Amino acid sequence: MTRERLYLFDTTLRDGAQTAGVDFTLQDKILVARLLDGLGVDYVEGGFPGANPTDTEFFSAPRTARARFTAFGMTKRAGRSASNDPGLQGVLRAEAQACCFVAKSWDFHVVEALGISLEENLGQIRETVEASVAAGRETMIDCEHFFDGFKANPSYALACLEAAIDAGARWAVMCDTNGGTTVEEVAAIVARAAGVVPGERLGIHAHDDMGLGVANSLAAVRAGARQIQGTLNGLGERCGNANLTTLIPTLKLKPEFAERFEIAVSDEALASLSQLSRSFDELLNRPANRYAPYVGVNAFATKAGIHASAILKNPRTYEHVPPESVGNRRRLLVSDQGGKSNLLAELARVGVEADRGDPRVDVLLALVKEREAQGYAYEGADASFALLARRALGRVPDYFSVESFRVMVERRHNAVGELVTVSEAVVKVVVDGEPLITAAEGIGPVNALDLALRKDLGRYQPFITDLKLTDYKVRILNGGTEAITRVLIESTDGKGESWTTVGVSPNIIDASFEALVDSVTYKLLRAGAPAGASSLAEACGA
Ligand SMILES: CC(=O)SCCNC(=O)CCNC(=O)[C@H](O)C(C)(C)COP(=O)(O)OP(=O)(O)OC[C@H]1O[C@@H](n2cnc3c(N)ncnc32)[C@H](O)[C@@H]1OP(=O)(O)O
Ligand SMILES: CC(=O)C(=O)O
Repeated sequence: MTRERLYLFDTTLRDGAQTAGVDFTLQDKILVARLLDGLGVDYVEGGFPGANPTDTEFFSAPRTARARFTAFGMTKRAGRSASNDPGLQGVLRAEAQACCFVAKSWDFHVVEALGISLEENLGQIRETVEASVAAGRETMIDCEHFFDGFKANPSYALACLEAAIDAGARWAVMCDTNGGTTVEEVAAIVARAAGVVPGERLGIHAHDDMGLGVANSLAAVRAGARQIQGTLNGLGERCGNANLTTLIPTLKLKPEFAERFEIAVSDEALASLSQLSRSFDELLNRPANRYAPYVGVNAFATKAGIHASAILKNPRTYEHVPPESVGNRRRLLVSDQGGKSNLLAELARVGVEADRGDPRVDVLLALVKEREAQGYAYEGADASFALLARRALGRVPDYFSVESFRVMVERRHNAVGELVTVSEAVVKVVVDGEPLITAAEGIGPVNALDLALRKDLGRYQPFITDLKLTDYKVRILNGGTEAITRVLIESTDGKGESWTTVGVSPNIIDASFEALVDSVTYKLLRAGAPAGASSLAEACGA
């Protein structure tokens, strides 16, 4: 059966740029356009040439090899001809294959915001499309507030779509600009629009103000629209636009859509989607949404023991699509909600061999549950979990032991009379029976402790020189005077390997120190550092 073509229009660099807190540089835009081109979207809307210097410069050279590079603008201004409207001419001068113009389609907006007659607005749409087509651009009109407009004055909203198509536009796009339209309304209104304009010329541009951006886009496709506008990770004005990182896997993997429609995203590109989504968040300098459908770190994670046991027998029992298809991975988490199946799966993942019948596995499971009840969270601290497991199975050498530590925080005047807060730490460790005392100053007490601990570990020093702490998170559990502090520390070896450790205590310094010691111990283990003298002596039965 031949499938119908469905077109993806990405507006990350235009509507996504209208997200509060997002500010793309020219370099960002160039990089994102490349990512989108590689993904296989059909159109990349790069911005509004003429609206700001970055967007204007971005359109000074074509920025995509495959996707149609699209300039955004608005229909010509009232009271001017298209040829005499500098804004419109700026858009038409931009180096783009396609142009997308926003037009009013709600009578209320035409009268209130533009202050012109309904007929004049239809004229603006026609004249703008004709000018763009004459300039050789594939042309589309984003009918702003189409659904609200339809509810207020259906024949006028439909007349706007018709005016665009009759004047030569390739696409007339129905926008749910305020994001307040329900799925049922979208389905009914798009079906009406598809009775006036052929569906293969209709697009949908949905916003997520009711959390319905994706659902409304799918409803529009079911009702006849053949272009979907959306953004990477659902960026966009207010609550965002329809999320392409959710829509693309749905269109490719769900039989209802995959059997009827074809999109230009290949299976290989789909398998890079999780990575692409996370790289994009990296570029935005914000944490990736762990709970994002398909691409979030938790999208295929399960804590529940009953689920884990079934997944190990057959992943389809609890997975709606294979995680690998979108470049994600399955995670069976160890926690107080899990059973032996979770534990054995996680042990295998962190490279610890264990037998289901080994009684030490039961002891370890009970220990994990007991420590989770105290506040530890091993699902997010794989290195501390690996150490706990290896210790329970008798497989962690005693590299060093900590005799004591002391931290001092002092506010004082420095040599030039400025008031400064100074943190100093002293750590006493024993390596091969030899005590080693180190002191360090840091920008805070935990930093001072970290520096002191890693300053001199005797013969283990060469194994930890490349260790760096990259993140430090504190969570106060149960609040008040009974508060317990959980600290998570992320470390790296600078070679791309990173690991997370956890510490728990009523005292934040104690909790931090526990996580720091685990981090150093884990590094020694990973680096294959030889066991200490006491461990060797014990191993030899001394
Ligand atoms: C729903 C959407 O997301 S549409 C996209 C919205 N995105 C943006 O607005 C981002 C980029 N915009 C800008 O940088 C600026 O608004 C510019 C450069 C486009 C225009 O700036 P200015 O000339 O200073 O105008 P300003 O922003 O104050 O007002 C917009 C003007 O466009 C008019 N206008 C709005 N929509 C349209 C339209 N579809 N067709 C014609 N004119 C329109 C308004 O009536 C207003 O005109 P007025 O100044 O005569 O009242
Ligand atoms: C055009 C557009 O971004 C909107 O109507 O939401």
